[in-house]
Amino acid sequence: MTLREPAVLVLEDGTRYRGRAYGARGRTLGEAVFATGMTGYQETLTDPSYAGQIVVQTAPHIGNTGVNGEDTESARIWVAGYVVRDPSRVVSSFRAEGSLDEQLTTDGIVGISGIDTRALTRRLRDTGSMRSGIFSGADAALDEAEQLALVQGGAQMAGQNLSGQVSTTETYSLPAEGERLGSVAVLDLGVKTATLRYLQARGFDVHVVPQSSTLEQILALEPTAVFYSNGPGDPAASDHHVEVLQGVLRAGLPYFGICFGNQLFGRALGFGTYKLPFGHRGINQPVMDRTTGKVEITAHNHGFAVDAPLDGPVASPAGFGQVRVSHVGLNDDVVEGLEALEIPAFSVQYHPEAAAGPHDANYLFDRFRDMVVDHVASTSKDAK
Ligand SMILES: NC(=O)CC[C@H](N)C(=O)O
Repeated sequence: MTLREPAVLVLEDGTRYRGRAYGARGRTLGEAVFATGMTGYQETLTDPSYAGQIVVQTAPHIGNTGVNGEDTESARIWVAGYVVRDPSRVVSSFRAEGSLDEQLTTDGIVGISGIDTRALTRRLRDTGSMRSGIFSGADAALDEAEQLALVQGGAQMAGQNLSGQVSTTETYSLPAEGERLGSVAVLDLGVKTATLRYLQARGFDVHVVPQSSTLEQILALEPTAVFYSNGPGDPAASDHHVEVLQGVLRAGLPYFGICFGNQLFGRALGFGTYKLPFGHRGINQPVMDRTTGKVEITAHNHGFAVDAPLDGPVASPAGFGQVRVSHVGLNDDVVEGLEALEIPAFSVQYHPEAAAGPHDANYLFDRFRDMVVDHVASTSKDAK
């Protein structure tokens, strides 16, 4: 095997990690974050929530099963860059349609291999996520000071609104599977396909609407319920989505949100959000469901979190009645779910669609379906 040409990963604090070019050649900038999933690299790469981020895989061997058309969570790879230790030299899976290296190259994703990802992860854990850059091809020859200046000139993740880069621009609809219970308007902030499938499988027609949609546009669809998806960026920079959500809640529509949709629900209820030092990204995170007392192992991908009191219920500062933290991360006591007690609305910070990840939290889609069915039953009784 020919050795790939040199490449370098530069962190904003000036640390440099030398490796080999992987995927497309050139340069890329983004926030360096580590993901701890041992499997599911294809779902990770195609998760729109990773837009603007250079993802470091802690699993040492990446690419073993190649890529296929089934495991993608969106139409393309979204990570800004990709850092791995040891790319697989062969692709070994009956499902493989190509190699990851080729896919990264085709999609123009600049990566780097041969990096001591353990050392890098420990550094990011100590310092927090950092701006970074990968330089390969002609850019590997830029002088060190120039590379560092480019990295330090890159955008901070805090304060960024990235929804417009990943959202659909046109509304589209998908049919319910099985008995039809109603329709859900999904605000596409970077939605994953697994989420849409779970909503369809619970009996809902799904109308996926652009992130720029107004309250009037959403209400015009006459949805039975509203859903806000996961997505990239800082929830503090999403005032428009928060105002629309407050309108949805005031209109009395049932609401469910995942990840970014949890952070925006938190803001709509009147809480703040903050940036975690290095975030949660992986498929092995323990979370307590305070409704049942059960602990579930869950998939996470978030760098921000909601700042709400764990010992609730408390009055929603924005006037939506009593609310409480429904789920808590057991590694660090971070808010992992919110529930309104007087209106039909809840959300989770993690990923019940589990793509990739364990299926422990799939029950949340049932909880959503049951909440919508109960709400429809109680409002039609009132109308009689
Ligand atoms: N997966 C997501 O929805 C991520 C939400 C947000 N961008 C964060 O990093 O916390």
